[in-house]
Amino acid sequence: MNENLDPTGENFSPEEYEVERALRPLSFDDFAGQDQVLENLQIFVKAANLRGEALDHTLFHGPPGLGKTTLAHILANELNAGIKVTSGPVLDKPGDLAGLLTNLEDRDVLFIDEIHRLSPVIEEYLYSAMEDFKIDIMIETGPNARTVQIDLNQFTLVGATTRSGLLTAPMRARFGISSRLQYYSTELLSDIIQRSAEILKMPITLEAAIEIAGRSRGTPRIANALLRRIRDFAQIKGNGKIDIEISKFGLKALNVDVNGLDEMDNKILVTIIDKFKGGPVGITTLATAVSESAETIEEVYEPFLIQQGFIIRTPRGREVTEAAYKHLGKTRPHSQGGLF
Ligand SMILES: Nc1ncnc2c1ncn2[C@@H]1O[C@H](COP(=O)(O)OP(=O)(O)OP(=O)(O)O)[C@@H](O)[C@H]1O
Ligand SMILES: [Mg+2]
Repeated sequence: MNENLDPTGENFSPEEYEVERALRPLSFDDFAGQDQVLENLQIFVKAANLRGEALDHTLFHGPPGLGKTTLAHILANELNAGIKVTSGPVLDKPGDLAGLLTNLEDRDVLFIDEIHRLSPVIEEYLYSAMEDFKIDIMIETGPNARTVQIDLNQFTLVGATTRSGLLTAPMRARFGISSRLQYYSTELLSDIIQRSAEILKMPITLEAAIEIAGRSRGTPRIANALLRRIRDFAQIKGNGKIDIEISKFGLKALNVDVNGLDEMDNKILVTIIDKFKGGPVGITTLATAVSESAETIEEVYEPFLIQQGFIIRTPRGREVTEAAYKHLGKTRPHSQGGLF
């Protein structure tokens, strides 16, 4: 897959990050979709603001690129509070965490990305901070070493994870608010693309926005990445405007799947069809066959394939649908010796 379209955004160049930042919504009003999640958050934030208290600890989970990090920043903005950002794998010494926590001001947001990757020691340490806003720190060394308890300001821990299944139960239980983000409809993605095009000062037709939206894997990050690439085509090969012709030309040149599926999505479908006769196949067997972890398939890939109607979950495992055969240009073998 073209690395600029990587839904995880991990392969973005520094320039890409700059543009990403410009396109990132800063308030509830700029944020499209996720209506239920947003409606609730708006109420919780309003109530917290009214009482002058910190917002309850909040967990965002769901596939990459759907807006978890964006929402964490929006929460801080809407709370009129500061935000400190870190991530599970980076936080490895309790001392680092203590430093972060003691520097938080009243009602600040501490955003921990990839919160499922915290080490058990750090996680343990976070519990009392989250629950009682207190931590124990070690002072002095040698024979005089002792721990003292210090009070923290009230803060909001916002955690984000693509792998909620890997979160420990005690950790999960400490979040008062937990929201799962969903894939976006083509209509919403087309709104997001039009908003982004406006920020980039790039004229775009509605038809083109819808075409790009339909190939964005239900994911705003991919929609924005595609828009930026098509913008390049429009400026170099087109007339400086994004219309349907240049969009189709660009999407073809970028090798973007008509249904927006990425390489792993297609690999999963092809594998179920070619190696498992269309299924049903158990998740662990499938995972081994495509060399990906079962959790990642379940939490990152499968939800989109199910939502798009390419896969169904049955008690005996995953099965591809007629639509998957059609998408891959394969014909479904007639079941032999069936009952009817
Ligand atoms: N609802 C939205 N409206 C407009 N743009 C959005 C929305 N959600 C996300 N985006 C855009 O998509 C990009 C990716 O979103 P974000 O970084 O918040 O995803 P994420 O869920 O944190 O992904 P990851 O799991 O990879 O960390 C953002 O930079 C933003 O521009
Ligand atoms: Mg993120």
